[in-house]
Amino acid sequence: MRVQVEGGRGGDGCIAFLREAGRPKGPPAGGHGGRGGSVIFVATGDMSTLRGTRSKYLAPAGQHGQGKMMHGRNAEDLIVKVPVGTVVTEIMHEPVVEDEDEGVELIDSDEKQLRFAADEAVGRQGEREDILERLRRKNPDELLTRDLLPQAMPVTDRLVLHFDEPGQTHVVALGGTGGSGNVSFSSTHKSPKQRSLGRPGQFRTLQLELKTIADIGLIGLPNAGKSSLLNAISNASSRVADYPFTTLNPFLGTITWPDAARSTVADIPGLVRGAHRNVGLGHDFLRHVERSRVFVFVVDLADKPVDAMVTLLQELEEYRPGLARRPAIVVGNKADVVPHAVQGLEELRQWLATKQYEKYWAPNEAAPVPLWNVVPMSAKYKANVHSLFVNLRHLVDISQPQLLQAQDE
Ligand SMILES: Nc1nc2c(ncn2[C@@H]2O[C@H](COP(=O)(O)OP(=O)(O)OP(=O)(O)O)[C@@H](O)[C@H]2O)c(=O)[nH]1
Ligand SMILES: [Mg+2]
Repeated sequence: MRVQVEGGRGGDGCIAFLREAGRPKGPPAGGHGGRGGSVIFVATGDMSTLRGTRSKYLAPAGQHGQGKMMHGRNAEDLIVKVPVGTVVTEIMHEPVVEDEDEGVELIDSDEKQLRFAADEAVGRQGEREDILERLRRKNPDELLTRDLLPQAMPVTDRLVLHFDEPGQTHVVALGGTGGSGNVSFSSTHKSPKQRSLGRPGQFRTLQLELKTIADIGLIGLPNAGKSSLLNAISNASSRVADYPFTTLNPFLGTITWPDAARSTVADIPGLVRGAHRNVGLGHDFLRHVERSRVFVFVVDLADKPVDAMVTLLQELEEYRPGLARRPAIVVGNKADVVPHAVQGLEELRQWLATKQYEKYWAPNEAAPVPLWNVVPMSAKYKANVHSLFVNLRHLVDISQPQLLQAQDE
């Protein structure tokens, strides 16, 4: 998603003089403007998508300087939370011409002041003489930002930031510096009518992307055989044991397809009823689920596979409506456990064939209800793995990220 960020303007410097009895004008006493706030991104584990991110963030402006030597207060920074896994890249844009009433204001016009302004305005030496020349030809009263500040953000390096750990922080748009009050100009003048205005904050257009954790996410109740499945189909060796919650963190494996293409597979900890209310390690799991493009539902054929599917779908949908509509395939695991598995497979097939899962989804007129294939297999004995490969590869190929995004909306 595209986001514009802008640092707050610096406060303007002030022109003021001390009022003293018997003197029409005391010494200059205009305070400086405060610094504008910066926009700062911080990574958080509490968010799992970029939904809720606004399209524009403007940090507050610094306070203007005031008389009696009062300097303006610096503005607070604007802290914006982004989910862990966010990658921020800057989109370069054309220089912007500022409004006429902005920029450095010159009231006295001596050469020195011009140089000062030009130096400030131009980072690059080459353009300095040009600008000075233009400044000299102009009536100082008309000097405008346009002349002084070619508003091109100095074309620095394109920003590319990775937010991989919770708490990681980057400034994405600096606040503008505050202007100087006329106290600053008293070395050259007794009663300076000069000040400078606050600088605009940095402005950037950013592209925010959330890295997917994996192409394929394995989703199932505890003990369904997800880790065994990952080990059977990928290069991974995820821990397998005969008790629930063996896997507590997502574990990644890579499938290398016959054409050398690769897909990443995440073994996600088991979901339980109530996960969406954070039962078990609910939200931790669901967050990872959300970052997989394609789902493989893994159910134990010998242990009420239809009930398991209902639980999984309900949990996904209650956590985030539409989530269960991602492209998916159903693995009926433990097919070797006869005779229970045979009956379980029959029930599961029946349930899938009638597309009853649709009622657990958030309604979406636009997206047709796909037919979910079921692949019976045994992860433990690596039986029928080939059939899963064929079905899964097809699913991965048709699930491009753009399509998914459209579907989620
Ligand atoms: N008979 C049989 N047992 C299996 C099969 N696949 C897995 N198991 C067994 O089921 C138990 C759980 O397997 P895991 O792969 O650890 O299951 P999991 O879904 O990763 O479990 P959690 O990480 O606890 O959620 C282990 O004892 C496995 O050996 C299978 O195809 N057939
Ligand atoms: Mg496991």
